[in-house]
Amino acid sequence: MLKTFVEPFRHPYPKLDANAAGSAAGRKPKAKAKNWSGTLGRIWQYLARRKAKLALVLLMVVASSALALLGPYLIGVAVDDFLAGGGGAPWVLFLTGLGAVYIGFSLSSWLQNIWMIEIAQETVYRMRIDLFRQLHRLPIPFFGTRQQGEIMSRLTNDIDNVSSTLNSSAIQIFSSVLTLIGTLAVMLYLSPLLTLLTFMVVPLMMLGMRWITRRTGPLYKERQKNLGELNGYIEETLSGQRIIKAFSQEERVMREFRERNDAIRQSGFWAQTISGFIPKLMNALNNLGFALVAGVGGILAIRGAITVGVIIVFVEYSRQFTRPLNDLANQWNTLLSAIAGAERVFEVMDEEVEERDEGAAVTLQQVEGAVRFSDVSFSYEEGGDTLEGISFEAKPGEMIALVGPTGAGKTTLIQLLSRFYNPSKGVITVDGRDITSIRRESLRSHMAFVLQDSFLFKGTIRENIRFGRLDATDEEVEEASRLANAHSFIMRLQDGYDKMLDADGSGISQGQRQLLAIARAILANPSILVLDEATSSIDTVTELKIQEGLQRLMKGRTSFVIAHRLNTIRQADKILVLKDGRLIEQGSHEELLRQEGFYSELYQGTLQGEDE
Ligand SMILES: Nc1ncnc2c1ncn2[C@@H]1O[C@H](COP(=O)(O)OP(=O)(O)OP(=O)(O)O)[C@@H](O)[C@H]1O
Repeated sequence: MLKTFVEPFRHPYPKLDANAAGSAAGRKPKAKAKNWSGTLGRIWQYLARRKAKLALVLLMVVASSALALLGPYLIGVAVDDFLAGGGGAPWVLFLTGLGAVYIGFSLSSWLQNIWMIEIAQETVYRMRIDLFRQLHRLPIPFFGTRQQGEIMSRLTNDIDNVSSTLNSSAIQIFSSVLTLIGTLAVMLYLSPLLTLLTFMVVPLMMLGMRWITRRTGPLYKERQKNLGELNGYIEETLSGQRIIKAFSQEERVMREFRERNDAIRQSGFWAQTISGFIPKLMNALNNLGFALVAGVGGILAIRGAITVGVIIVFVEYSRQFTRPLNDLANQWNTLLSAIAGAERVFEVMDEEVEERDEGAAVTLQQVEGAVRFSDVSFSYEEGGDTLEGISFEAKPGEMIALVGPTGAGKTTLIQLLSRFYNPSKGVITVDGRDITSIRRESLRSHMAFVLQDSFLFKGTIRENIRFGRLDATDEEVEEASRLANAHSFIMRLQDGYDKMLDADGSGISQGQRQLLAIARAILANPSILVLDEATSSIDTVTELKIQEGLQRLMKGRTSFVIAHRLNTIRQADKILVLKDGRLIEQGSHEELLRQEGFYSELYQGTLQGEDE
């Protein structure tokens, strides 16, 4: 019996090695943006799209930083004026001015905030689009080596991290730097000696910060990585629910989940605990600077070297000076975490996409289905040979059965035909044309796959069948379903063609899913068909329907069947017998039996007696 799911080309193959030698894309991961300046530079490229708005934000940051400096300065002037016996500006005017300064400060802070949120949201919106597009341009092997959840985590968690940092931290960091520079300038102008005292604590602050961030940086990075892996694990266990339950593996799954969750807890705990020292350290050093300014300032004032107003301004500035330092220290953590996130996003963006079709590559309008392998060799890894010197020919409309022990190279041969990989040696032609000179999309549009693992998405039955050819009319969908023997079961369903299916196809039986998959492939109308015959059984009536549907599907198309059933194999125009990556025998069933070679052994040993 046959367990087969029909798949138009789009379905990915199972796990493959991303770095396979001689792969279709010849992929070698590009040098990754490991350094911060590189990562920040790339974030900047996104931000730079909104230069005008960004300039406005910067203007507001400058305004708010200047106004923040002006407030204390005005107070100092007023105090000195008061101590000197007045005579300066009237109090009402002073208070109005001070009020205007603080209102202006709030307004500019508010504006910079909302504009920056707008820029940040647009930046991550574009990043998400770029990452999503990149994911769909990556070659199949990329997905074989990564968990889906882990990839998704880059699209969600990591990008969210960048977003929240841009929303708040970026602006804060910039304004802190500006405030620092401004404060320093005014302080130097007022009293170089007191400025020096205030700054005595800075090297200590820097050293402390450096010590801490050197430890927290890798921890934040690890947390992001752990989070991604946990997502991957969750996705894997949710999609494998049936298997987990069937093998009573809930305990083990839970245990592994706990371990992974614990890894996140550990890295998060240490990252945050160590970062937590930053404000405390800043505070302590802050107070030290404060005491120095107050003490020495007091002595200077008594000696008449400076005015009381200058001390008041200085005390206020020294607080204002350390606040941005504190802010910088706090925002540093968020920044680290965002950089870790951005690095993971850019890492995927740097993955080499499926090799471009050559400039002269052609689009085939029609394909007869003549396939030829001429001395084709291929290896997933450097050194070995997964396939070696494969040569055969399939005439249009012929059915070719691929036979051989597990690991012989049957699936690999099909992958070369569909150009997931390029051979390391030899040529594959379709209708006499080297497939590397045909545009991939065009080549694949003339192929459909009948895999054991069907791809059904959340949508109606009609939509799922139409996936084979998106512009098919309702009538064409029904016609394909009739030919596939799927129509009658669909009509018996309550909503017929409008029945909603879940992504995993639950809600209909396995046999019915196969019939749907056959209908989908009939609709795709390919010239070359690949069927991967599975081994599990389905009830005899459905099995007959599937067989009949498949016969109609294969008619007039060149079909490659990875066959396990004698019935299928005997029908084949040509049987290719693979062993250890070599094509050791080829011919019809009778011819191969007459050769009394490996096939004949296989026939006597395992095939005979099946399906009869
Ligand atoms: N992505 C990969 N990276 C490295 N080696 C691989 C990869 N995929 C397959 N192989 C190896 O290549 C060889 C051929 O595998 P292939 O899947 O083509 O065999 P098969 O004949 O289709 O086997 P089966 O009947 O079990 O499906 C095997 O030794 C397998 O381990």
